[in-house]
Amino acid sequence: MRIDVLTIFPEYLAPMRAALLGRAIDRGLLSLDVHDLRNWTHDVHRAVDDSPYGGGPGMVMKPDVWGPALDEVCAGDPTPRLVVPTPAGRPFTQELVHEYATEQRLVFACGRYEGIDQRVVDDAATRMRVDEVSIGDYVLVGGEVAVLVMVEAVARFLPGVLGNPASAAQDSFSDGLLEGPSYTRPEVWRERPVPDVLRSGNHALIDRWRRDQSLERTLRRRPELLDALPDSSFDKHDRAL
Ligand SMILES: N#Cc1c(-c2ccc3cc[nH]c3c2)n[nH]c1N
Repeated sequence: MRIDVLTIFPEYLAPMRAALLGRAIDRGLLSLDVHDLRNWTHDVHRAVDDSPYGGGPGMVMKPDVWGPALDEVCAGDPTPRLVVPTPAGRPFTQELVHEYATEQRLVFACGRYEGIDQRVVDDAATRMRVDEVSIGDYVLVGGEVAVLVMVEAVARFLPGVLGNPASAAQDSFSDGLLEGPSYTRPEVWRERPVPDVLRSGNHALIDRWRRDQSLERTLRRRPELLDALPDSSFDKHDRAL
């Protein structure tokens, strides 16, 4: 997978070259290019923003800077999928993670200020798939942090990135539910023992207990996730909970 990121703060994306993601890049499992949007500015001040038509607070990012930048970065085969983080976007969910993980090329456009002139997205959509996506119902200062979140979530599903691919398969949301609690040594910590069933060696019981913990946690914290699952997701034991 080839990933390109356009931003006025390239240094914000430095964490992508550390740890697991950095190792994946070093191993050639994915490529990452971060581009400074100001390279496509035209004036001595390297302006990327201007006042909003219709008035209002803040500034809007200029289409005559973003347009040429996306033209150049999105050129080549295959045409990339363009992802534009915005608080007004569709939710970034595990389902979208799985979709993105199958793409050969992703380009992320990091907005700042009050966002990017809408014509940039509308114009790009005539040539490629464009997603305006939100990582949650709160407002950040720019798109860079959202890109860090999205790239990490997607990279976990690329072959060879995770040491143990089973980890991703047992994630929260992998079966539509929240993952249950995890435990490790010591067996007792501050007078809190590890649940006996986890030390029983009975893997059928352990699997059942873990499923129950996951269902109970999901019911308590995110009941709407249960409503979204088909009836076929639940066995008779689940229903007895
Ligand atoms: N994704 C996402 C976002 C943002 C976001 C994204 C881009 C810009 C550009 C200026 N401000 C931004 C906020 N806020 N909250 C989210 N869930």
